[in-house]
Order: sequence, then C-alpha cells, then structure tokens
Amino acid sequence: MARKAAIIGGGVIGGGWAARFLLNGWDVAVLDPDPESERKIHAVLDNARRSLPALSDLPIPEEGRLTFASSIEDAVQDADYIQESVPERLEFKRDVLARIQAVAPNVPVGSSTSGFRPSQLQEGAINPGAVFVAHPFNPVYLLPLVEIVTSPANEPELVNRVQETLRDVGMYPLHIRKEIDAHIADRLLEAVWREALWLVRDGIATTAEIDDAIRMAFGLRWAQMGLFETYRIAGGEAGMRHFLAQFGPALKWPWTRLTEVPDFDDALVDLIAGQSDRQSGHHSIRELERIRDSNLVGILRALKDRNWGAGKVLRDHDERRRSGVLDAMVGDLDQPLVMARMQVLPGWIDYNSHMTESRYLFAASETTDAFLRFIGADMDYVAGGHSYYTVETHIMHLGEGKLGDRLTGSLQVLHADEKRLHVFIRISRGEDVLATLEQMLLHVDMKAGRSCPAAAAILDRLMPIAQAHASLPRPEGVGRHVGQRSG
Ligand SMILES: NC(=O)C1=CN([C@@H]2O[C@H](COP(=O)(O)OP(=O)(O)OC[C@H]3O[C@@H](n4cnc5c(N)ncnc54)[C@H](O)[C@@H]3O)[C@@H](O)[C@H]2O)C=CC1
Ligand SMILES: C[N+](C)(C)CC(=O)CC(=O)[O-]
Repeated sequence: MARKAAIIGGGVIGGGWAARFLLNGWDVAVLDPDPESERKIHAVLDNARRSLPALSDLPIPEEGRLTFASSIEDAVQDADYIQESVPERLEFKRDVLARIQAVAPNVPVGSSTSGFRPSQLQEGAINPGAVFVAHPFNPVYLLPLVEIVTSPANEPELVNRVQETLRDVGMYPLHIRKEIDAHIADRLLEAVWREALWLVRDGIATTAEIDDAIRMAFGLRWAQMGLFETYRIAGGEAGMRHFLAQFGPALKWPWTRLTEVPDFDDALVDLIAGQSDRQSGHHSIRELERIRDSNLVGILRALKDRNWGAGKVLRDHDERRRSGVLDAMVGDLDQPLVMARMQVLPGWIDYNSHMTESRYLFAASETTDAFLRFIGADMDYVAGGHSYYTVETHIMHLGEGKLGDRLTGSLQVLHADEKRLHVFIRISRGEDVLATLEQMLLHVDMKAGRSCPAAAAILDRLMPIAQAHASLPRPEGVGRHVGQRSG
C-alpha cells in the first residue's frame, strides 16, 4: 500500500513537496485554505511531471493519489509523514503544529521554515520530539538538499527514520550539527542577497548584471564543487593554505557591507522590481519555472554522468530503486525479458526532431546492463576483475522515437555458452518496435585482457534463461548484414 504524506500549506514550497512525494509513489493530502490552491498545485505538478522523470532512465513509480483536504484532521489522518509549509510566522506555525499534533501527536512533522530553530517551533508543542525542521530548496521536486535541524528533544531513532523517508523520495538530508537561526544555506544566501541589494541600491549594477556575474562564473563552480573545494584549487598547487595566505587578509579591508541592511523603502522596492520586470517580465513565472527546470535537469544529468555532487545522489537513488523496479518488470523467464524502461529526453533529440541514432545503442546498453546485473554480473562482479564486453552490434531502425516517448528495452538470449552471450534487443514504444539490436558479448578477464569462462554462479542464472529462450521463434533480422534485402 502506498504511504501517505500530509502537506500542510500548499504554496510555492508545499506544492513542490506534494510533487516530490506524489512522483515518488506516495499518496498526498494537501491542506491549504487558499481557494486557488488546487489550481496552483496542478500547475506545479505539470512542471514537475515534465522534469523529474527526465532525471532517471528508470521508470518512475506509479504516481500516488492526490487529495485536497478540508481540515487538518482530514489531511493528517493515516499519514506516515507530515510537512508543514505555512507562512514564515512563528506564532502561526506553532498554532498549526498544535492543531496537527492534537490529532497526530506521534507522526513525524517536518517544518519547511527557512529561519526558525526547531526548539522555537517545539515550544508548547504536545509532542516536541516529533517536530523538527526539514528545510528544502525550490524547486523541491528537483533539488535534493533538505536541511534537517533537530534539538535535544528529537530522539535519534526518529531522526534516522525521517532521513530514510526523505532519501526514499530522492532527497539528500543534511543533518545540521547544531540548531541555529536560518540553518546553513540561507545564511550563505542571505549574505549574497544583502550584498546584491546594496549593489543595486548604490547604482553599481542592475539586477540583470548581478545575475550575469553569478551565472557566467561562480554559480557554475558552486553547482559542482561548492565553496571550499573551489577555493582549494584557487590556491594553486599549494592549495588551501596558499589561498588563505593570499586572500585571508583581504577580508579585513573590507570589500562588503554584510552587516548593514538597506532600507526597504518604496524607492528601493521600485528600483529592484522595475529592473527585474525589464530583465524577465516577458516570461510568465510558470515559463521561468520551466526554463529553470530544464536547465537544472541538464546540469543534474551531467553531474550524474560523472557521479559527482548532486549527480551522485541521483545515482544512489536509482540504485536503491533498481532492484525493486527490475523484479516488478522482468516477467516470465521463457519470454523476452523487459529489462529497461526509458523516456526519450530532450538531449536525445537530433536536428531531424527525432531520437538520435546513438541513443538506440544507449537504450540497448541500458537493457543489456540490466540483464547482466540480473544474472549476477553486477558491479561487485566487475570489481572482482571480470565482466562482459560487447564485441559486435547490428542496429536496425524501424521507427522514430519522439520527445517524451516511453520506451521499453527487452532482451532475448539467442545463444549462450561459458564465454559467449548472443542477444537480441527490441527497443519498443508500446507495441511498436522502433529498433532492434543484435549483440555479441564476450566474458572477459579484465586484468589479463582476454576472454575466459564466466563464474559458475553467473552461468547458473544465465543458462536456464538461454534454454527457455531457445524455443522462442528466431527474431526476424537475426544475422542480417548491411545492404541485405529483406524478405
Ligand atoms: N519560497 C521559498 O523559496 C522557500 C520557502 N521556504 C519556507 O516554506 C514555508 C512556506 O513558504 P512559501 O511556500 O514560499 O509560501 P507561500 O506563501 O507560497 O505558501 C504558503 C501557503 O500557506 C497557506 N496557508 C496559510 N494559512 C494556512 C493554514 N492555516 N493552513 C494551511 N495552509 C495555510 C497559504 O494559503 C499559502 O498557499 C515558509 O516557512 C518558508 O520560509 C523554504 C524554502 C524555500
Ligand atoms: C528566500 N528563502 C530564504 C525563502 C530561500 C530558502 O529558504 C531556500 C531556497 O530555496 O533558496
């Protein structure tokens, strides 16, 4: 049975939480008194459905059930997890938490608060131990970080359980060592934000120029290495010590106005809002969200290819899901085995507006790799020095994949012996086969650089499948060479 999350407050952040849980297969109940809330949540969900599935080549779980509750009691009933995302006012949040705990005192309830400490939220609570801060980042359905801030009232067992829950929906819980106003990330962001306001107010730069200064340079560095690793490199071969010796004294000069706050008078608000309108007003907010989301997907996928930073979180999430997905997909062993489910992503489309040829080979690799893991030739096996290498592939293109198409990769074993694995892969959209790939793989001793028999445990899994597939009709196209007439 699907687990249930109750989302209390369905604005910018509550909507993002709802999408994160729903697209990871949880049922979600949203409570928000705003009469427009349902429309807004659906708009956020539409954007999330375009972007989140593109982070992985595994199929996303079946979407959970979304309901709109009419009361807190209704929303939190049977909930496994509760997330509060109401406006940032302490008394208001305390009141909402008290109403939640009057009906669900023992369910973990995370607060999205950007600045309050958990002990402030826990004051006067019915069960302070179940209340903690789970501070996410916009868009919650794409960005993995969630700052977990706790107080001594929170038992380690609950904190571990909450982190597990959030990992399950693809997030990266960072447990902050000590509670502090505004946690970690918002302290850093506020420093930049405050300085930027001065630069605009003093006429040094426009909002667009400040954004360029960030996105053309250090924003890119921060996205993949953060601050300290970046500065270590900036110290040259001598590293961080040299960097500190060179730039540490400059902190005293001082370049910034960090402790001062500009007056938010009408003149400053008009200046910033006016410049922002000129910079970005030709896009609606939902359009800007879509631009942001597809850029984020591109960056995250690049990091995922490198197994680095936020990309490593995506990979780990795939690994956690992979075995469950495979078990649910494979089906009868005496039929071609559905080993991969994929979606045609924007980066797979070429100048002919269809799925580019190299991606068919990629789709086949995903299929074969899943099969190899299925028979036990997984990463541990490879780490032991043995693997399968592809020595020949023949691709036939039979149809056109289009952006967003959901594809399956199925695999039929044509022949297997202790060294050779000869397979036939179909890349299909529903019943339509878009491409077939015939491949020969050889089992190799990677250190020696030559073929050798596979381990007995691998053959024990492989050979029964090969025998079962031997009675399947031989697929049309097996053994074809380029230029051969069909029929
Ligand atoms: N906007 C952002 O970038 C981020 C905000 N946060 C935090 O998330 C929380 C919510 O912020 P946003 O979503 O930006 O605000 P928002 O104004 O977009 O959403 C707040 C929602 O709460 C609803 N609400 C008001 N009274 C309620 C009640 N009694 N019960 C249920 N819902 C109620 C409102 O109708 C509104 O839809 C705040 O604590 C904020 O600090 C955290 C991370 C980022
Ligand atoms: C502006 N903000 C303080 C609400 C921002 C956050 O809390 C996190 C984010 O998404 O930047």
